[in-house]
Amino acid sequence: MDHAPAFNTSIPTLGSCRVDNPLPYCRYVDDSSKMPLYLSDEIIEMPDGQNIACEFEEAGPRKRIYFDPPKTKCAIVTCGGLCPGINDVIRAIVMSAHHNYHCAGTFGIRYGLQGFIPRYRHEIMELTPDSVREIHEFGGTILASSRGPQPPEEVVDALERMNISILFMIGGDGTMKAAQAVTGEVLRRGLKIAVVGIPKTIDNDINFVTRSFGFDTAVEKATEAIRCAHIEALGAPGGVGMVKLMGRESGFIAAQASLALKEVNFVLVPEAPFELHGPDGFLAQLKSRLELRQHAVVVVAEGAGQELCRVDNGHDPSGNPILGDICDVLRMEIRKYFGSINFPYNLKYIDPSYIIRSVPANANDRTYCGFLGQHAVHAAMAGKTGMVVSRLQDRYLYLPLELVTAKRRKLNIRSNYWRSVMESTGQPQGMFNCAPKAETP
Ligand SMILES: Nc1ncnc2c1ncn2[C@@H]1O[C@H](COP(=O)(O)OP(=O)(O)OP(=O)(O)O)[C@@H](O)[C@H]1O
Ligand SMILES: O=P(O)(O)OC[C@H]1O[C@](O)(CO)[C@@H](O)[C@@H]1O
Ligand SMILES: [Mg+2]
Repeated sequence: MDHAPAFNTSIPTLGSCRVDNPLPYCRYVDDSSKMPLYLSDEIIEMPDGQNIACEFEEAGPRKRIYFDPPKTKCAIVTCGGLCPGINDVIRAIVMSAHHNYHCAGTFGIRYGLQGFIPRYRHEIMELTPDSVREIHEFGGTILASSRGPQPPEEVVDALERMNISILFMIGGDGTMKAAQAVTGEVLRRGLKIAVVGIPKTIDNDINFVTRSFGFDTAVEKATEAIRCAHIEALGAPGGVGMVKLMGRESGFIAAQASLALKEVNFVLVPEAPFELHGPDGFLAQLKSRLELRQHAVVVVAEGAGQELCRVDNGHDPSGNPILGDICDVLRMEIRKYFGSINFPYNLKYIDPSYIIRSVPANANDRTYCGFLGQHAVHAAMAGKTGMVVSRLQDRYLYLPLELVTAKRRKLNIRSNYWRSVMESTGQPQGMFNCAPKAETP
């Protein structure tokens, strides 16, 4: 075991807690209750085989809280792409703030950060137990979302105007950075507003979150497409079933779905650049596979092989790269290569696209989202701020925002997890260029 690295895991607070927690019964968690965890190379990148010991603040209700519930108004905003389970988190926050803490009210900000800015004229939604009762049955977010920057000063102006004490921000890595900016502005003005993030993304690319909510559902949905691709591949001579899955800069969905369905023969992810040509390249290896078994299943994360696309599509309003279509390139190269050697094949292409993320959450994610929402309320009522609720190795924890925003989480292609993926597909290692791609800051 190595010594704990210099991670700052302490959570900022707004001040001392002087109000008794109104929860009727519970096991209160003390602020000093730290969860010692051994972080493996699946959580953070580090040299082979090392584990790192770290201590994190345990999530849960505190005996004394900072905010006086009848004077406390909350707001919820959802930003970035859709993800299964957002409505479950919204519901859990509203129910907990109302039934457990008897807060003065919870308000929904429409269309992401835009909802704070007056010129967009988006209405504020009042969220009550009645209005959120059935929302978990639906995918998406009842508040709707958006991308694109909005000045943190204007966001905090809106919070002041609305007399909000607690802001819950549900979103991905970008949203967590926005939460950091809002926290900074609140601090600069000396306001007593808690900002609590709940990390959301099907890409599973948030630092220090083992599996973000919605990932499990997205993977489950993705396996349906892979299963169909396999059937199609079996149904024709030289059958190739190719499936493109979301995963902009991290290939977790493709990797996990491939592990779930052992029929996948090639999985391509952004973290492992690969060769197309040459004896070890993807094309020659696909041909060998077809010669051996007459069918093949290829799963491609949308962010894989971007260096082969040779296009610059620019960026979306939030600054995320707009990707080239790697499956277009692969299909064209397969056509050229197999055509040149007169090798018959039959390619069926499936792109489930948004279908994997706009569905309602599965049972696993629903339970997870319920806990996240409740723990977010417990944290905020205790005056914690500039933090996120995370589940790390099945423990619910409070982490400082700066830890989760420090870098984007990526598949560690030197981990045992990735080795298992490779064992499962049996694909030759020679097709990968060994050096992992440079980190995106
Ligand atoms: N560095 C940043 N500082 C402040 N705000 C940011 C930053 N990065 C992103 N944001 C804002 O956060 C919101 C959400 O960001 P983004 O569109 O990147 O989605 P996300 O939260 O990363 O979710 P997804 O995982 O779906 O991409 C946007 O309104 C965006 O402008
Ligand atoms: O919703 P948009 O803007 O089309 O973005 C799509 C991107 O969002 C994600 O679903 C993450 O939320 C990525 O997997 C995907 O590349
Ligand atoms: Mg993002």
